[in-house]
Amino acid sequence: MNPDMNPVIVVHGGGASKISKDRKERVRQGILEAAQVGYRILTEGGSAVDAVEGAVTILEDHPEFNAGCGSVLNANGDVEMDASIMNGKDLSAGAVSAVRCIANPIKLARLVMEKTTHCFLTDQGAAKFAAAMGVPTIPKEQLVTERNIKRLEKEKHEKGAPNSDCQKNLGTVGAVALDRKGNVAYATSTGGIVNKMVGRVGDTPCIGSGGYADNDIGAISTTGHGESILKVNLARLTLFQVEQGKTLEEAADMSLGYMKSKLKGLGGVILVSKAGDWAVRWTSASMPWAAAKDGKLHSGIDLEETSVTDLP
Ligand SMILES: NC(=O)C[C@H](N)C(=O)O
Repeated sequence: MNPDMNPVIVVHGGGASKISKDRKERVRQGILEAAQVGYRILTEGGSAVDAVEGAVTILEDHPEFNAGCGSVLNANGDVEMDASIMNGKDLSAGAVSAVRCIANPIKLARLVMEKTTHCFLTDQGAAKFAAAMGVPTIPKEQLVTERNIKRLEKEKHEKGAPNSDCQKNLGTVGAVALDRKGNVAYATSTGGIVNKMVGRVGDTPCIGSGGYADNDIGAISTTGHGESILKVNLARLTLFQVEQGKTLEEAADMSLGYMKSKLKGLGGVILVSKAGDWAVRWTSASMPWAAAKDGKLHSGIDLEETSVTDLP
């Protein structure tokens, strides 16, 4: 245990196509708030798990992101959400899939991690567990935004079938963190892809695809075309490259490049190493992200822009 680690948090708001100018400001505000909330948890002595859960909760509650309120709609016009979380200290992990009518799937995933002997609950079983844990249900309408009703209509009109292009399926959210004690964690949460089949589960709740955390290596959260991410186990594949001695950037470029060349799958990753280095990489057109370390807040949306400001 190293009591002197400088805490780090990195958050993402999903691999995406180019984001319109007016949405950009709302997205930027959400991503910066999430990073700052997560960083505050860390600087006040909170754990990496607390920080990633806190940051992802902010993004689930923000209607611009495809997670919690703001989730994309499935082919029936319903919200079915996936989420997972992992503690790099002991590899404990929790995940939920196809959950409905709760505000914060990431909190339910954490309860699975901490209150059950399992690591993954789905659909009705997850709902039953949520009720047993006192997680309140909310009306479906609270998760559905006007924008997502229009997106589903457009998608059905254009294709008539679920679309697998991650450029359109923006907005999944995730966070990775390193706390003062040297523990790493990740959290990822999503509504999935628009017009998906009922019961479709993506990469986000699958440990090793939607993310991974191991104190001996680091932590990663992924976004992008879920079926491609699942097929290459993007999160674990990337951390494996880090274990082999690659830098975070090299590892990310290698695994994202592999996914693109094998499957034409696009996506993005955020990483923190056990030493406190961090990286953000993506092959989609854009990926909103922010990172906080040493009192500085770094952020960006498109490849060509990165800004750095002092944290308050
Ligand atoms: N935008 C995303 O990251 C979507 C998510 N990976 C999924 O396929 O469910």
